[in-house]
Amino acid sequence: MIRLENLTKSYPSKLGPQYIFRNLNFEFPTENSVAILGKNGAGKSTLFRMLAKSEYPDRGRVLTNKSMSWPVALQTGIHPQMTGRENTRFIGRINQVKSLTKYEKAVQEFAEIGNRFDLPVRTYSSGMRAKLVFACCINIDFDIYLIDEATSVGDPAFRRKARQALVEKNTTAGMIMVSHELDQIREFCTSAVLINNGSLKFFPDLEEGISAYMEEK
Ligand SMILES: Nc1ncnc2c1ncn2[C@@H]1O[C@H](COP(=O)(O)OP(=O)(O)OP(=O)(O)O)[C@@H](O)[C@H]1O
Repeated sequence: MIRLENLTKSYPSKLGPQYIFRNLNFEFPTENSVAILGKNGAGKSTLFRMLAKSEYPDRGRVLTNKSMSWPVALQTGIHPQMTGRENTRFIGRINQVKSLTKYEKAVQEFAEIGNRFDLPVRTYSSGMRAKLVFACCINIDFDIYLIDEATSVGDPAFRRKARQALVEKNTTAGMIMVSHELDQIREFCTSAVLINNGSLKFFPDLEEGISAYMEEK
């Protein structure tokens, strides 16, 4: 269950507060993989950040009994002064990973950054950092993975591997995806939530959601 309760979210601006959502109540589907659709500025990323708890509503709340990943392409929570290994152990610990040694090994292998795993993350290239974060995320069993730009992590070979890992996860876990790439959405999602003028509509059938999205003026 992911429930949005009386959710209000605005951003301050010179023109006064800009409301993205006002007293929104919505039961977010969790039984399948959901695409969040909507035109530019509709509030997809804002909603996504609130689901991920990287941003909070002005009022109301997001209630869930599911474990959710952080957005896999997002690199918050990584400490640049700490090594890849130390970051991995830290992330493992706060996510209550059972065997830290096993987790550390799996992340090191997946991230393909060799012995730099033991160097501070501040010395990594942006691609290496992204690979580490992706590897940390995918090696934890979450109920739901939050995905934005995830398949654009790293070089082409790593992207293929990342994509494959997500396809595998998709068989056992749910996904919530924000992307303008319909091909990518069709590959991973079976249903859609369309955001329009601050309200949300669920389409159990992805293609119906895409059609409604395409027909929006
Ligand atoms: N940090 C911020 N400060 C002020 N306004 C913001 C901020 N983040 C988003 N907004 C505004 O909130 C609205 C929704 O933005 P959001 O990024 O969630 O839309 P989106 O649907 O993801 O758009 P896109 O498809 O263009 O990525 C926009 O009007 C945007 O200008």
